[in-house]
Amino acid sequence: MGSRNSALPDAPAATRVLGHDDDEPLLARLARRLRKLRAERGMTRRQLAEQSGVSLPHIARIEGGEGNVSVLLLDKLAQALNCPLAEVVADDRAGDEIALINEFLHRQPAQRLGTIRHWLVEEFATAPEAGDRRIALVGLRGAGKSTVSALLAKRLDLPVVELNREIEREAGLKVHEIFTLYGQTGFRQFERRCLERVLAQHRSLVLATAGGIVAERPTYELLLRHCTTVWLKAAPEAHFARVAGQNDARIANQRLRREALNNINRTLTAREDLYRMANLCVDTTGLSPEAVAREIAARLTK
Ligand SMILES: Nc1ncnc2c1ncn2[C@@H]1O[C@H](COP(=O)(O)OP(=O)(O)O)[C@@H](O)[C@H]1O
Ligand SMILES: O=C(O)C1=C[C@@H](OP(=O)(O)O)[C@@H](O)[C@H](O)C1
Ligand SMILES: [Mg+2]
Repeated sequence: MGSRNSALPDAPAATRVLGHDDDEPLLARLARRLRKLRAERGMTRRQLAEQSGVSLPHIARIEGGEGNVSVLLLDKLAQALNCPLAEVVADDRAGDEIALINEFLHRQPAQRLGTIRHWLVEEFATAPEAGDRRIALVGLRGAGKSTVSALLAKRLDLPVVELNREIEREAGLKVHEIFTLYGQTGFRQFERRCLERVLAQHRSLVLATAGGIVAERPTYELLLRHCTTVWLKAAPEAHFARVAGQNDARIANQRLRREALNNINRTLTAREDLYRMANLCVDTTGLSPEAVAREIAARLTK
């Protein structure tokens, strides 16, 4: 195990990554939200109790920050307030505007949302400076991110960065050691921090991301905003065969192999819509890594 040269990222960054707001404990937030939603509707506690079927003392406890309610009870309150359950515990510090924008977006057809996101980024995100060229490869383990990024970087005469190596350097640990010691959560915090640093350091590069980067919304949003992203797509069997070819100890016997293939199937299915958000998709089936790099370079100049 390597020596640690850095502590875990600071709490605020960590909680941002997790989408949690540790500044305000959940029950206190629930209390504040409930009081606000009720007041906005001009409802008394008694009225809310009558409409929801939740007892008055119980509502008083919740609004006092002491009621650790069940999900079903929360749903009763949300129904009486005529708002989505998630709103009752929402982090509303961004204010009412974001709630209305959310509402508007929810009303749009799903297939239009990608276009809306692109418009928003183009209109409001800081425009890339002239000459900036950040290309990031995404995809599941075995997609070819590491192999192809090196070939593509050579082809385009750009530096190549492997995010997993940056994370290892920052943590002073190997990826699997970070998972063992800090869990998925800790790894994702390092990942976020390293991505921020890499983006700040490189205006042009080819970046091999870590396979799960798409699962962490704030991190993936950052990546999509700053890079031309390329999804290296492959069938689950191809992912499996390639990872197996790397002699991974985790698939050393028949049972582990079956589990690994199931895991690949499950993860790929769950992440497919996220990988699809990348700017380009290259189906790597039947293509050599060199051919994949050539294809990406050709598509980037189109
Ligand atoms: N298009 C491809 N066709 C066949 N094998 C590939 C292809 N891309 C990568 N490989 C091989 O698959 C393995 C995993 O590739 P790697 O670049 O490490 O993937 P990732 O970084 O996405 O996990 C390596 O042994 C690599 O040589
Ligand atoms: O898919 C994932 O969740 C992960 C993929 C790995 O990266 P590679 O895809 O580069 O192997 C590594 O970051 C970590 O084990 C988590
Ligand atoms: Mg890799």
